[in-house]
Amino acid sequence: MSELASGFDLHAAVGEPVILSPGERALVPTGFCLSMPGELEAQIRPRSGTAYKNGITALNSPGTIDADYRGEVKVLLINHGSESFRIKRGDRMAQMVFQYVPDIRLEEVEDLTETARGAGGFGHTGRS
Ligand SMILES: O=c1ccn([C@H]2C[C@H](O)[C@@H](COP(=O)(O)OP(=O)(O)OP(=O)(O)O)O2)c(=O)[nH]1
Ligand SMILES: [Mg+2]
Repeated sequence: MSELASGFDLHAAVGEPVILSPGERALVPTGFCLSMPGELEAQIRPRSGTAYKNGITALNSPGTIDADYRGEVKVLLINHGSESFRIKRGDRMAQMVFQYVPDIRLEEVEDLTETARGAGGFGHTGRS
């Protein structure tokens, strides 16, 4: 809704309102399909306002819209809040952000380059 927003708001294209009970999920249609250049993807992300106020988020966040997908874009919402949430036609329920995807070709190798971190992870740094 603002000039420099990175996300395009996604509106629910539902006939009847969708009621999400606490813990429930639903695949909500947006009413559009799209095509884009092959070096792009689109990500479906939650809106922080509805996440904060109502506990509504995208279960598979960030959802991935592949550049070769031609079906309807849908949003997989889940209610992590404690009250039922109602989504009616036209409600903004998530946002879509476009990203460049590098052209990566994976190769199988015998050895990896060495680093100071090595295989350390999952809270490995900062320990004395
Ligand atoms: O939030 C989402 C996620 C995905 N999709 C559509 C577009 C995407 O290109 C396709 C496949 O999504 P994904 O790769 O996440 O699902 P999958 O379970 O791996 O299915 P597939 O085997 O079809 O790739 O479904 C949506 O409309 N909304
Ligand atoms: Mg897939």
